Amino acid sequence: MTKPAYKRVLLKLSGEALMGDDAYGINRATIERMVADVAEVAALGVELAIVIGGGNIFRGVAPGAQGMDRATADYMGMLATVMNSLALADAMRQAGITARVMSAISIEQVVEPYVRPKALQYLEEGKVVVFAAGTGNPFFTTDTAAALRGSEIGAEIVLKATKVDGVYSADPNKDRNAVRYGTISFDEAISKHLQVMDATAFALCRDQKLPIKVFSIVKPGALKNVIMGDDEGTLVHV
Ligand SMILES: Nc1ncnc2c1ncn2[C@@H]1O[C@H](COP(=O)(O)OP(=O)(O)OP(=O)(O)O)[C@@H](O)[C@H]1O
Ligand SMILES: O=c1ccn([C@@H]2O[C@H](COP(=O)(O)O)[C@@H](O)[C@H]2O)c(=O)[nH]1
Repeated sequence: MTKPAYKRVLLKLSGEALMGDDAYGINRATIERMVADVAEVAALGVELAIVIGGGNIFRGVAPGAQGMDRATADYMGMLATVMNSLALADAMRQAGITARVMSAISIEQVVEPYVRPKALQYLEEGKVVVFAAGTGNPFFTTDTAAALRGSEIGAEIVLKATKVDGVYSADPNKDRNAVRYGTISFDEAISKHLQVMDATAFALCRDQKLPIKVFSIVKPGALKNVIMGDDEGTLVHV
């Protein structure tokens, strides 16, 4: 059997995709499908760390946060990612995967704090680590948290699993003439202001020479294809 293309990866799961067809929150069938995808690649022996977004519950820049102090709204967003992380870890437990949630914000009665050596130990033990609460700082996003934690744990690649199947010349949900890239450099993605990830995340990955693969979380088998090194999504490279 062919071997996975990567030993250790940072998987960024879309918070928004967790809603499925619901208006907000966590759709049960959707989270179970995501976990089934994760289980498939964990069974290949790939060391998996996960960052999950919070857009299905709260975004600091969303209309609902209008009029709020930005930092306060952002802390609410980070807490939303803790809820998603707990739900994800629980769904993984039910699927027979051992997972550990580590939070960038101190809420020790709920989840253990992020401690890098401990996270590395969990990964070496074959546990899936879920990094909650983003970077722990307002004015950032979970994409940047994925770039940061991916760099810290020595991941070979950041896998951004989202609602679109790659990086396009424009937002494909707004521009029907948008064209998908097979590969694109960080410099081009940043200079063209492609909004699929924020510029901070792109810049950090570029500086750390950490490639990103953007692909669809909705397409069945896409995560496994990416892990096996098959042609899937868009590779963002140095
Ligand atoms: N050039 C582009 N190529 C692809 N998608 C783009 C582009 N510009 C904007 N987008 C939008 O970016 C979205 C993905 O990024 P976004 O951060 O909003 O979602 P997410 O990471 O999946 O959600 P969350 O932040 O909740 O985890 C896509 O759904 C798409 O509509
Ligand atoms: O490091 C971080 C990460 C996230 N936030 C806030 O949380 C929400 C949800 O995260 P998404 O990446 O948008 O899914 C985000 O809008 C921020 O408000 C943060 O402040 N710092």
